[in-house]
Amino acid sequence: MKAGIVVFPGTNRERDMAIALRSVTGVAPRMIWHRETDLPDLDLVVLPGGFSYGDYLRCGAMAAHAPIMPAIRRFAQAGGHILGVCNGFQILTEAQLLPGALLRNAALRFLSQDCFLRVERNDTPFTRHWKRHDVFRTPMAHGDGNYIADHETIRMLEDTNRVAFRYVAADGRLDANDSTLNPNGSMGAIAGVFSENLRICGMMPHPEDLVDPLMGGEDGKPLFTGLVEALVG
Ligand SMILES: NC(=O)CC[C@H](N)C(=O)O
Repeated sequence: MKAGIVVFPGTNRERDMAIALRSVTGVAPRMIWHRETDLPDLDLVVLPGGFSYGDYLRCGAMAAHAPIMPAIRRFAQAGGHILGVCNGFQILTEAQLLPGALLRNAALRFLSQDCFLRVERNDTPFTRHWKRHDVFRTPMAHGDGNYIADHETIRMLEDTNRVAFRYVAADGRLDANDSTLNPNGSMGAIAGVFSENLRICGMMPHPEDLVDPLMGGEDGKPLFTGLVEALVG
């Protein structure tokens, strides 16, 4: 799988993402600097986590207007696969490649902790190596992960099954009003969403940080092995 990782000034998760991709593909992904205006021939574009442009204005707001973004838009329009994690998810919403927005966490604090995610559907390139409603552990580390959208958009996401992951308890219990389970206060406990064609996925937690027993677990690995199978066969 030919993967490319887009790097903005302030991105800090590109190396974790590269290690995760390399561990499942055997090939080092291409690093793509934000000033580029074209993408190489790729199967997957990844927008990793971090603090692009220092989180000025809003997280992801400036990156959404970076020189590389028109090429990413063209890639999306041509049906390309894009994964945005944490700041990458924020950038995809700011660029309106995914619906909704990420507000400051309800507790008004940066949260760095493990959380549990429930897989909402497994018929997508990103989730095919899980079963529907599987629960997996994954680290999160963000200040602005509180997913919000207008009620019509939330209804559309629910009606069309475009919620990718929700924050739940380790045993799968869902309660969006329980701040221990839904720590950033996201509407519907939404942790990740898909584009209409299911080829763009944005999520706040970091599956790339749990892909090796040496990292404390492999809970995040199915996302990457599933993508390789879907995109390369
Ligand atoms: N780990 C990250 O990507 C953090 C994203 C963003 N800077 C935030 O604090 O919400």
